[in-house]
Amino acid sequence: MKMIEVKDYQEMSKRVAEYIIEKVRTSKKLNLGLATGGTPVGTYTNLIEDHKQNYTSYQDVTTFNLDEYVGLSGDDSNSYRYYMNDQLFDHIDIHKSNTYIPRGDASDMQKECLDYEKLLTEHGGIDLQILGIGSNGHIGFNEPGTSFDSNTHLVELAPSTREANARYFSSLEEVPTKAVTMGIATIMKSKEILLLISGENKSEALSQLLHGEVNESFPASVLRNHPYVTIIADKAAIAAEKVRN
Ligand SMILES: N[C@@H]1[C@@H](O)[C@H](O)[C@@H](COP(=O)(O)O)O[C@@H]1O
Repeated sequence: MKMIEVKDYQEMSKRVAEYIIEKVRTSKKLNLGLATGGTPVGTYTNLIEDHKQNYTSYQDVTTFNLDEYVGLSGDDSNSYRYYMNDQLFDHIDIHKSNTYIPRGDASDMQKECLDYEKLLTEHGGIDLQILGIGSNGHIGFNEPGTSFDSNTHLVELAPSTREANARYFSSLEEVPTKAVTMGIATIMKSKEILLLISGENKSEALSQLLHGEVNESFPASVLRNHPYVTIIADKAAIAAEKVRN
């Protein structure tokens, strides 16, 4: 794993966006894996700005999101489909039909998981996956204890994850208890991974990722087994990490 240190959230967002833009511009066809949460919002804002100013085109890009809440339709403002349309897709020239997110309101969720995994394989897998990290080490919605062999599957969200995401809902009770997520094995099949870590509240996770053991109790640790991972971390996440060690 390579780590790039940046000053702050703004610099992280700019650097990640520049990296994505370069890939979009130089690839004939790109399968881009995308994440939600607060961390990549600044990156998406930078992509939109660049699209407006420099006309970077996303017509040959296909995107695959990591996860979705079970029970929410794409029209629900708390769904990740809504988030992606709002934060990125509605503002660039990507074909909406080339943006894939697991459906949280499918009538047969087991089938939805199998179909999503199959879709990824049929498209030849992800070229570049953008990842955030939960403070308990979750990636996508793969909570501690998830098998490293898992494919796209249904999960029960950890109480700490529901609490962390409650800020987007009007109450904790409204946060869904289940989600559908790419599995650890799915994520590990990506050719390249960019992991974004920002803020002091992620420093413990960063520390564990860099110095802890590789095991299923800390899902992100699996990334140490991947040949091409770059962590982009800001000073706040790193400084607190250094104090601890
Ligand atoms: N499912 C998402 C993850 O994909 C995200 O990386 C993580 C961190 O979120 P944030 O960036 O808001 O800290 O938690 C969420 O629950």
